Amino acid sequence: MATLSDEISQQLDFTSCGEEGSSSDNSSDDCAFRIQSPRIQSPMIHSPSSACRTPRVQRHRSRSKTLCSPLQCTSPIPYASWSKLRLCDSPSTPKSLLSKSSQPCSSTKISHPQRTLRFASAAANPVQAPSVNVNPFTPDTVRRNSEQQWKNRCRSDNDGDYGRRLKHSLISSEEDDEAFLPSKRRAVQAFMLSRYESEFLELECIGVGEFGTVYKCVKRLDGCLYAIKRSRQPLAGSADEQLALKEVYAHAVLGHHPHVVRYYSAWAEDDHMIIQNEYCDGGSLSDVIVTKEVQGELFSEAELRDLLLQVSMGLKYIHSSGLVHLDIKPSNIFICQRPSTSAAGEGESEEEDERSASAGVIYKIGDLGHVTSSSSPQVEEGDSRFLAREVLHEEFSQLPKADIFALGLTILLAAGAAPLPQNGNEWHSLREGTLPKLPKELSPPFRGLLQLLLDPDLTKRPSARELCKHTVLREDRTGRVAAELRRELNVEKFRTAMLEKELQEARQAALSPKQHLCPWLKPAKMGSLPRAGKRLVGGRTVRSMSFGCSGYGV
Ligand SMILES: Nc1ncnc2c1ncn2[C@@H]1O[C@H](COP(=O)(O)OP(=O)(O)OP(=O)(O)O)[C@@H](O)[C@H]1O
Ligand SMILES: [Mg+2]
Repeated sequence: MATLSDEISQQLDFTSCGEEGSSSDNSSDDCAFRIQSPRIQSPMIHSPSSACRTPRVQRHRSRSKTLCSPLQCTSPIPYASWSKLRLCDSPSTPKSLLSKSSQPCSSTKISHPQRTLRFASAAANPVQAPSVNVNPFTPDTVRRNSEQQWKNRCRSDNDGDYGRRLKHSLISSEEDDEAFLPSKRRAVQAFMLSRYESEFLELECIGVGEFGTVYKCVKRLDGCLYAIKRSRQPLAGSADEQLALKEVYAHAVLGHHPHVVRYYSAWAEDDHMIIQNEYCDGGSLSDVIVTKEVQGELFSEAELRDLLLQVSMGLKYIHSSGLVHLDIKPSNIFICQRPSTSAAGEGESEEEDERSASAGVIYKIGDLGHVTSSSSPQVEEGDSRFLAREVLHEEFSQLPKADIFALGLTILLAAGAAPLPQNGNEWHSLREGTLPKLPKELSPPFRGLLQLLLDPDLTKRPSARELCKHTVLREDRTGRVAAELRRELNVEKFRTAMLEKELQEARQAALSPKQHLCPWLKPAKMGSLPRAGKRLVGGRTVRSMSFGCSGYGV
């Protein structure tokens, strides 16, 4: 039986075209990196019919209109062009070299002398994707979900050519059931696939946005889930190019925070931007709002306060980094159902970490496509439903307050407000400080706080930092901490009572042998006699006790 590596070497024709260090001849076709574009073979990626869980067709904004600061209209982005980004593909690994293979042969040149791989016959020997490793540290539930999804997909793909091929390449029939077992961990193989296909196994499409389509994928190497966002339009020269770059730059600058969706990598492929982000298993806040509406449920006020506090923490981090988000809305707030390990140790303070870890749900700000610098802003008009009036009037001196305004509207939507207007009288009335009708009254302090977030006078809107400390939001937490402390106190009281009882029993047991000499002492209960080796106060075992009747001076 041919081994996997035999199969690979049959498919690839390695042609040396220059030793390392020797000069390259880029004009030679023999030196070109030849491959049939894997995208052509992958209907899963390109097919317009690919079923997505949350297709969203409504468009509420124009991506093309750019509002420039009166102060600065030049791009702050050093490589604000797609072609340049391609050259600066990061990280520069053999994988990024592979991703370039997806370009048409004629336009692809190798700029460095290197051994060239030539794909012998793509049609006759279809490209096989490498297997998926199983991460032994992945929680079982995550693993089982992925496993089930993968098996389902294999079944549904079964009729298609791609499905058959991929199924064979990833999980051969006899291995089908064991493919995810840790004992079957597989080595990584460098195939002539796009970086996306060689590094990730696509599980499902989880969202379609204005800018791109998002897929839930498992990374073949580490076996973990990621959300991979792929721009919808070819980017070169398009308005989306700037957005894609902005998102990548913002993520890279922001680093890690428990309340900001974590970024892992980004690269260019087939003239599309691909961004690898943390996968949030609870979907977006927008999805949850819709689900609750359908089920006739509402967020409780405590949950709304928690939501506001958590997003404020994320915003505080973004704002303190000198950036503004400018697209805060429910579909850009993501949910992790479990306390993620990434949350631990990354907060700005122990207090925040402690809070994140104790919460059942973690809210994270994502979709950084509109992020800009607060000091020299380049403002892309965001979703008009969430747009603060001052931004419309190109007043950019306090842009963080525009995020606060959008956050206020986001919380009101979560509280059950009707869908927001895109324009018209209602739009203006919201910007004049009139709160929309809510299905359930909020407490006056919380309602008052939301009113402040929407204040037409932006100086009256609290900053994210102030929100994080606000008593209305912190009192829930204080209440929880007090309840927790009360519970601990009760446990300690109970323990002390038990220990006192044991001590009492031990004393009586020590006295009991001499009881016949001291008839006036109360007889010890039989059941309470300490057994040999029974632990007493201080963790010591029962020893011979020297006090007896004589000890009392008898
Ligand atoms: N990290 C993630 N984890 C889980 N789901 C995600 C993630 N990122 C995106 N999604 C899903 O994909 C959808 C679109 O994602 P995103 O907002 O990043 O794209 P977009 O094209 O910028 O959308 P829009 O223009 O509508 O804001 C989200 O609403 C959500 O359902
Ligand atoms: Mg979005």
